[in-house]
Amino acid sequence: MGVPVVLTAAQGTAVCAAAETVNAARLAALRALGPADLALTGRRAETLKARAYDGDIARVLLPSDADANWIRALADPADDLGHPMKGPLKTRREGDAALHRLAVDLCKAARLLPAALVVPLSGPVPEGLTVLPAEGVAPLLAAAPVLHRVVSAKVPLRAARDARLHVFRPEDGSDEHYAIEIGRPDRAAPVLSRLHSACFTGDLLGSLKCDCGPQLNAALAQMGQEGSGVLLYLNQEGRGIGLANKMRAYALQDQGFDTVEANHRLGFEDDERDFRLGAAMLREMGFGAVRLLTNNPAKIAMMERCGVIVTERVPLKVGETPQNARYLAVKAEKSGHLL
Ligand SMILES: Nc1nc2c(ncn2[C@@H]2O[C@H](COP(=O)(O)OP(=O)(O)OP(=O)(O)O)[C@@H](O)[C@H]2O)c(=O)[nH]1
Ligand SMILES: [Zn+2]
Repeated sequence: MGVPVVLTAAQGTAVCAAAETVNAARLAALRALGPADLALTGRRAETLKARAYDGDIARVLLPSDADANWIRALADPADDLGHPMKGPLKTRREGDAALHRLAVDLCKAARLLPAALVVPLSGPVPEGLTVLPAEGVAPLLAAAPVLHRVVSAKVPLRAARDARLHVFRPEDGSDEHYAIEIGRPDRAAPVLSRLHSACFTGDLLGSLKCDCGPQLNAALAQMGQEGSGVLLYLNQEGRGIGLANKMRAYALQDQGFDTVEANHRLGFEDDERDFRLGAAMLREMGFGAVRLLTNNPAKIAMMERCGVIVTERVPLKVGETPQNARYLAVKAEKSGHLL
């Protein structure tokens, strides 16, 4: 919504607002509280040639004449090529970046651009704003969400008549995730499994830019043929950056950047997904070992780290198109995907 929040910590107190949703009125109200920093990720700072003294975070000093458009242009790479000279940008070196980091993490959790205005407070906390203690919020954002299975029901599928959908709800109010259980898999044996990340464009629209839709259907079909399996449908659209940011990444790909470069220019890591979710769902359903349908070795490593044994990698090579050949090649080159 863009409503600023107050973050409190031992180091101090600050009002923070997402850069993406800042407008002239909000900016004026923030400026009235004191000088502001624009917190960006180290990734975004690299593109803007700004020094990130804190490594993962850069604290850009907001010039006194900077307006909402200037702020949004720093946060959003859409016009980087059209207006390359945004600097020179001065960044803060002294002091502590903990609240800036937390503000950026809140933006990410809201699936906004990872950039936040941060105004340290010396006076009283403005009335009417939500106050969040950093010592409570930071661990909550870093921890694996605690998930509860809320309901299960039969959903016969084209790929498998005997299918059930289980809905998992995180305690922290973030997105729900789903498990589709095919047949009645033996809990004592490794189950044929896929961790599928939501792809609105590929899964629903039949986009040719990725291989997600065919992978989803092929995984369900294989589980249907074998008579058992579990497909985890994780609502981590765009490798965890949300659909709006994924479409920003697509727009950058139209400018010539690849899928990894586009994420970095937006200020994100290549992959912002949390696969601990998948491990937690499998455990809750009673599975300790999987035969994992994937081409992504990072998924296997994450599962093993989360205590789920991967007895076998089952390749899932479907859906290559002329439009996604480059995307798949970049995933193989830069993300270690197996071909
Ligand atoms: N940020 C971003 N996300 C993308 C892009 N193309 C596809 N995605 C997302 O990437 C994810 C693909 O997920 P998966 O198919 O589960 O994973 P994978 O890492 O490719 O590994 P596999 O198991 O081999 O398929 C989905 O969340 C898509 O929305 C892109 O260009 N940029
Ligand atoms: Zn996709």
